[in-house]
Amino acid sequence: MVFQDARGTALLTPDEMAEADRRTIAAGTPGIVLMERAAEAVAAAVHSGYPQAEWIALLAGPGNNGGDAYAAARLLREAGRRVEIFGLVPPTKLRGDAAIAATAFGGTAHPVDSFDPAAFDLVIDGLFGAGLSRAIEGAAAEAIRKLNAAPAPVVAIDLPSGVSGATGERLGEAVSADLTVTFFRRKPGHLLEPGRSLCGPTIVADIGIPATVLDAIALMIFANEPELWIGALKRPSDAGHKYDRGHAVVFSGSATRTGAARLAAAAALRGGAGLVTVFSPGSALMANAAHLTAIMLKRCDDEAALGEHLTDARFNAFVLGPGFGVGERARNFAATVLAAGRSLVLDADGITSLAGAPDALFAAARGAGKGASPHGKPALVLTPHDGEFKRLFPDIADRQGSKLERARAAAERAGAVVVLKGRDTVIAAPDGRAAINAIGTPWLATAGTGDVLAGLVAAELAQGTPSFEAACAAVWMHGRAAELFGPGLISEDLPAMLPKVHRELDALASNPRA
Ligand SMILES: NC(=O)C1=CN([C@@H]2O[C@H](COP(=O)(O)OP(=O)(O)OC[C@H]3O[C@@H](n4cnc5c(N)ncnc54)[C@H](O)[C@@H]3O)[C@@H](O)[C@H]2O)[C@@H](O)CC1
Ligand SMILES: [K+]
Repeated sequence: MVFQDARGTALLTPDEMAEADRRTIAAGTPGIVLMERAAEAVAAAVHSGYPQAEWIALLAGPGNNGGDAYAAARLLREAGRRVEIFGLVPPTKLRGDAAIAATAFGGTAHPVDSFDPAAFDLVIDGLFGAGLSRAIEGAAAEAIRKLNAAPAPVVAIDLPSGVSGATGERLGEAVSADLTVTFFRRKPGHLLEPGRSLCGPTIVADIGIPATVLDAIALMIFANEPELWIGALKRPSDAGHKYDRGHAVVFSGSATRTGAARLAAAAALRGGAGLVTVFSPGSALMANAAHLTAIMLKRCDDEAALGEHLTDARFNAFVLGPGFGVGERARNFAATVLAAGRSLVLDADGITSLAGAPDALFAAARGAGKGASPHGKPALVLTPHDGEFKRLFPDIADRQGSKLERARAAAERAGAVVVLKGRDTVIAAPDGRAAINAIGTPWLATAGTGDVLAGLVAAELAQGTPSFEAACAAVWMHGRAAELFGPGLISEDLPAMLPKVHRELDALASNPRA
């Protein structure tokens, strides 16, 4: 299900973007009008971001991205800037809207070989955008190398040339931009690394393409923003009871490895689960008891004890992995939880324990997903980083293609929601939907933050949020908590920031952004 507001968070592949353009043009807006608006957006970004840049070079490629550059050059010249165009092909070789824009520019275009960035205050990159179809070589690659080695700031039109809009990968040489101006909607390549870093901040400009063109496109890829999932969250109600908000369980590791489970448990409680219990081996009970207050504690040494606990239907969402230890016990516990129809977040050691033989658990996840529980559909959510992903899906990890495609292939195979972590975390569902994380800070790369994320996913699952939306919301809350804390963050700081994050979500839920 795609919520109405979620269309604003859609990411369009270059093919889908071309379809959106085509439909807009077919509905009566000429392509040259869209190109003029695109150029106006680029010029506006230059005026606000680089008001002092007097002498501006524009690199123009053979397609409509080059056309945007010619149109922007004309507008900037009209605004009093000194502009020079460096064309990959002579203007006479341009076609369609790009040819119209070049004619309207009227000035000369220098061959791209003569481009020397040293002379310019600013360079605008209009070599290639959505139409990039193969690796950049030759004269364009040489111009990009010169540009990347020069100090002049770079504004990229649509995408930094050489970045694939579909995958974020570098195709040959790629421009490293300081600012990117794209149109209508972002593309996956704006959020997936290395494209994301090569873009710099990205402005999304409205060029008059109506959102209704998206009605004809089956939207599957989204930026992970609250509009995507806020309608699916179960917020606590005034008349509610703690038992309405689910009971999350985190499995503790052995006596010297209990901290990770408590971090996950604290996140689950602050995340909004009504109750949280740590299931601990007897040997670690005292270590856990010494550190827990609002979080409850139960002894759970083996499958028999787990089976006994599972007769209490209120335990509905489990976290297995943080500090747990790798081996058969993890595999058996995971299978038991899923067989009992409960939701399971498998992280860290839980994932590593499945390496080499995950199929039985994946089959169990599919079976569990078909049942219904009072708190929503039980589900399996996997939260690997790249190394854990490779252990579980070695063939998919070695495949060519983007992080987005890897996560989607894994989700389909596992019948699970896969959260493939990193700065550009991808959340993928078995039905093909995927979201790419758009927030966070480098300070999140620190010990224990993964445990917090696992606990947050469990908090949402415990409350009955469907698994894809649960994982997306958890990833966003995690990133937002880190942003709000700022530099110096360690994982223990994240749960304490969650009340502010909840407040922001409550404000958004009662007053959606236009
Ligand atoms: N009407 C529209 O469709 C609009 C398009 N816009 C602009 O148009 C761009 C897309 O235009 P195009 O589809 O013409 O695509 P591009 O301008 O990105 O590039 C396509 C051209 O580059 C060539 N090419 C691709 N890869 C190459 C490589 N590695 N080496 C050498 N040549 C290569 C192709 O053969 C084709 O001639 C967008 O990125 C955007 O900037 C905007 O003007 C808004 C409206
Ligand atoms: K470009």
